[in-house]
Amino acid sequence: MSDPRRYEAEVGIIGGSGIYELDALTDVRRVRVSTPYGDPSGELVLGELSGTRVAFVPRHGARHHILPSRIPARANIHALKSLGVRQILGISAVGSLREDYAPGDLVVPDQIVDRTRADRGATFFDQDVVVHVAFAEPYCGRLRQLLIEAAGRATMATVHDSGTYCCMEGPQFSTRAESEMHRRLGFDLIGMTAVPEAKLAREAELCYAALCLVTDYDCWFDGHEDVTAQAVVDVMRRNSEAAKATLTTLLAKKSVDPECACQNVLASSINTPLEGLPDRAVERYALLLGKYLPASA
Ligand SMILES: CSC[C@H]1O[C@H](OP(=O)(O)O)[C@H](O)[C@@H]1O
Ligand SMILES: Nc1ncnc2[nH]cnc12
Repeated sequence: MSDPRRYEAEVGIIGGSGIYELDALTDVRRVRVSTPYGDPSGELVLGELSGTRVAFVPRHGARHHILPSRIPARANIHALKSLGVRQILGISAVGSLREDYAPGDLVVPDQIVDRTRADRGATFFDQDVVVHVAFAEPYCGRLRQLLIEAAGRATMATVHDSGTYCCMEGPQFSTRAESEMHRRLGFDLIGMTAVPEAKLAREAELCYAALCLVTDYDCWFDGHEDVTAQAVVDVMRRNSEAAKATLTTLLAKKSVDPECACQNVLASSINTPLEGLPDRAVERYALLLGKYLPASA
């Protein structure tokens, strides 16, 4: 297996249902990365897309064998950061909770409602150090704009520039009553994976935005089939070229901004004095807190 440090990447891409590889990558290397939070969803694929070094990981694993509640999101994001990644693009299949967001459309969501219930490992800082990051805007606004522009240029699909993603626990899809409740609450999209991925990207000081492909109308819309897993993957396979074309267009221009506010969010988020931390914390958080740790730590 290759040494990951030889193939630094700038941009991380997390693939969702139906997107288990990026065939446009060139100069491909596969690496195994271990982290203080366990193993990522599988090997990370390093390569070049439109002249940008990227690292790709399919969140459910290459065989789609990891359920949403058990995705090792902390390990995925820690591994990407350890490879040098400064920003992450998450690709997701979503159900639509409104008529005008139709199957085949692309959505770049701007808000998230967390309705998960399981302990998904929603923070890196689970011992010795207390961190509360600002999350009013869960996605990087700068990266969202780049994604919206790229999707508009790269595809014929309708692109929606906002939407509230409701993250449910699953793995079962919603009941009709739940789907109707989600609509009444004003949510636009339903999925199972935005949380904790977006929270962890913020804690890791990485810019993060999501490109969502609408695959279905969940189960609220009379005259449309109720969602099934097979239908989601079929629609994703048919439309995955739109997501890939968007990524190719986005990455053709420089998209990383080391001065973006996302990249320094911990400066105002750490409650615990970092002097005198136990060695285990210094070791656990070396990658995430390194620039804030006193020289003596
Ligand atoms: C395969 S249907 C349900 C599955 O699809 C979505 O996953 P992802 O966001 O990774 O594309 C949804 O959140 C569920 O995990
Ligand atoms: N209707 C739906 N509910 C939850 N997750 C989904 N992913 C794609 N469609 C979905």
